[in-house]
Amino acid sequence: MRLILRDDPAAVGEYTANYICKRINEFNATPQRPFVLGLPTGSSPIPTYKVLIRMVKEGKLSFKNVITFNMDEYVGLPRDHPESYHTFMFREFFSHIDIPPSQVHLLDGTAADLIGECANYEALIRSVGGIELFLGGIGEDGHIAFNEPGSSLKSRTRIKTLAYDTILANARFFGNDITAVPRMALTVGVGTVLDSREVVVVVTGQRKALALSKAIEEGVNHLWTLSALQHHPWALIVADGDATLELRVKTVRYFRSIERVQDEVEAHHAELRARGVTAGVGGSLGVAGLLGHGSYSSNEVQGALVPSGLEDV
Ligand SMILES: N[C@@H]1[C@@H](O)[C@H](O)[C@@H](COP(=O)(O)O)O[C@@H]1O
Repeated sequence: MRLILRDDPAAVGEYTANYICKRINEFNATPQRPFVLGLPTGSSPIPTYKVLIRMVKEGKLSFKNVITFNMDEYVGLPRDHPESYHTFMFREFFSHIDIPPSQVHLLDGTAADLIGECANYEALIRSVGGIELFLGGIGEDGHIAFNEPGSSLKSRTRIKTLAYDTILANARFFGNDITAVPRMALTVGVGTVLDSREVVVVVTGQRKALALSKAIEEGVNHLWTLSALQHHPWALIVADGDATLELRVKTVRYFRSIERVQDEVEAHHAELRARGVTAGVGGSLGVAGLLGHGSYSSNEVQGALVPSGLEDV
């Protein structure tokens, strides 16, 4: 797992959007081979959505060949309800980008057969080859999607009863009327998230600080479902300063140092490329593995570029 630290939510959004943009552009998606992106709701991803929208408007990014699957939806809220996740996603994101609406998928919390709806969602994800990158946020209790504490870490898309703390936290979107907040939701499972090839989670604000420390400084625990990411081969958390308040200084320094070394590797890489050094497979990888999948890492030992097979996650 990697932890990227930025000062504030805007900087987290900038980093995360750039990261997603790079992934989508590198993928070279086509109608036959679309990029499959998992998406969250909540206030945490909004800065990321804003930057992605800007990138589309500037012509740096297109969602024409992207298929999306949202993480969750309230049970019982019609799609056009102002607080449904369907409404949220179109208001905050989909209406502002070039994605064809037919490529957008959200669970239907009003389906007559909710169990069937969840099974179909899983089948649909499988039918498009699985999710390439799942972007997520977390709740204060460390839930990812609506996988509340105690969720099976192998769970699939299903109906979930919301924790009382989550109902309280989300009451702000329902005029602070706790009784108006739905008690149940449909959500992708922890297993569904873990099956995606890459997971990126944004964590901002002091309210999330305890959850972040539980998820990355302690063991895997169903009471903090984000901690399941420790089992994912390619997970990235992007957090702001406030979200680090419960982390040990040592943890923060460690992840900062990893990023610093990565920057050095990238600078070295750029220098080698400028000198016309071409990629070749070396023996010892030196500091290889600090760059993203499919990119090249510099081999300090041989002074040559080597394809990065290792990942520092
Ligand atoms: N189901 C959603 C989660 O997917 C989201 O991560 C969480 C945090 O929301 P916020 O980012 O507004 O704190 O809210 C809800 O519980």
